[in-house]
Amino acid sequence: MFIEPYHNQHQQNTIKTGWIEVVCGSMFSGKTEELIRRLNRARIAKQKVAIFKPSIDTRYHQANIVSHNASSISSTPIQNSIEILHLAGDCDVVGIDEAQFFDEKIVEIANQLANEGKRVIVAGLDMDFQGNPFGPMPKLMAIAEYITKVHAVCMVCGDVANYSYRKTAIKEQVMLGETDSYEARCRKCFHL
Ligand SMILES: Nc1ncnc2c1ncn2[C@@H]1O[C@H](COP(=O)(O)OP(=O)(O)O)[C@@H](O)[C@H]1O
Ligand SMILES: Cc1cn([C@H]2C[C@H](O)[C@@H](COP(=O)(O)O)O2)c(=O)[nH]c1=O
Ligand SMILES: [Zn+2]
Repeated sequence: MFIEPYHNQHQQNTIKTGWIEVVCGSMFSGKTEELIRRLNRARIAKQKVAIFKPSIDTRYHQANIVSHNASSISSTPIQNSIEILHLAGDCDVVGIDEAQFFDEKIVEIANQLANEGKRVIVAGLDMDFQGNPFGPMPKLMAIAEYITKVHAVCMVCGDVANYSYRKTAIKEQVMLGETDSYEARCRKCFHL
């Protein structure tokens, strides 16, 4: 089954067409696993892949992108999204994880890379712990050709989870954490 968009990469003309894919959802919904899956498939297709994550996200590994289920892929940690432009070089595919933590400039950069003919795959949280849109994600979804929303399992009732529930009283939007501080919840249980 192909759950990533099918895009004809073997076009007749010589001008390469780029595009943007967004993989979004709550925590534990499988965004990172899906990103890794797409990037691995691109490598199998012998495409050159460049992978980035925000350097603040050192939860599982300094450099690698690691899913909650321990699948991983090497990446370049960066502080500002502008570094992606400098480091992407002549790659065919750009993968970006935890995009919610990047500055707004990432929107323009994703567009620029896609306009240059690259496939840009962006994964990130669409909502923060309060259910509000997170960072540049809404704009990235607006400019993307393809959006995949993945879902977790509600840790209270087992339904489809759309929200990331924070278990502590900390109110700052950015607070790194795992199952110690967050759980996936459905709409009903998020508002309990
Ligand atoms: N509540 C949950 N619902 C679904 N998967 C969960 C849940 N809690 C832990 N997991 C694990 O998280 C994995 C997905 O991890 P990951 O791809 O890192 O998600 P995300 O990047 O969206 O946070 C699942 O395959 C599963 O093993
Ligand atoms: C909801 C929410 C999450 N975070 C942090 C917590 C984790 O470190 C990451 C999300 O990781 P995942 O791969 O999607 O599981 O983001 C945050 O800082 N603020 C929030 O509101
Ligand atoms: Zn629920």
